[in-house]
Amino acid sequence: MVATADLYDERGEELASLPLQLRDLGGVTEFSGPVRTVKCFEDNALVKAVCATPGEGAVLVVDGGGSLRSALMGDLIAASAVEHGWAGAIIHGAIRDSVAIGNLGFGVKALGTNPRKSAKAGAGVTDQPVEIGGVVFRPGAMVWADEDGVLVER
Ligand SMILES: O=C([O-])CC(=O)C(=O)O
Repeated sequence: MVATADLYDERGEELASLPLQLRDLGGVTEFSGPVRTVKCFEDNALVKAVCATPGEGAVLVVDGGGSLRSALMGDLIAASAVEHGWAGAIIHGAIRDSVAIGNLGFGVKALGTNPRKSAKAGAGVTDQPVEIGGVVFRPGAMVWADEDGVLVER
């Protein structure tokens, strides 16, 4: 994959750059694909459901409202995402089982970790534009992530 810094030099402000300093918690640190989205708050039933559908190389962007009070993804959901062909996940929130997730062939950038699980009621929405750190992620826009950060088509 082309490095995000080189991609920015090529395409400049056609791409939005996420200023948030997310942690690289997956076993893969360079990943890209079309955006799919989930917006939820301390409830990960939608994340689990979407990760169990065909990903076709997409990157799941989860707007968790920045909450670090409960985990939106654990190793079972991440393994399901790998099995279903997702390239990775960018999570404005927390994950758990980070050691196991770090051993999966899957990209995960998240704010941090928390062993506490989320609610499972299914509150939230899928496949709508979400805004994280001042950057809008539209379903279908290409996103690129690596050790330097995250770029997404405007
Ligand atoms: O069930 C959850 O909330 C997430 C989890 O632990 C997993 O994916 O393994």
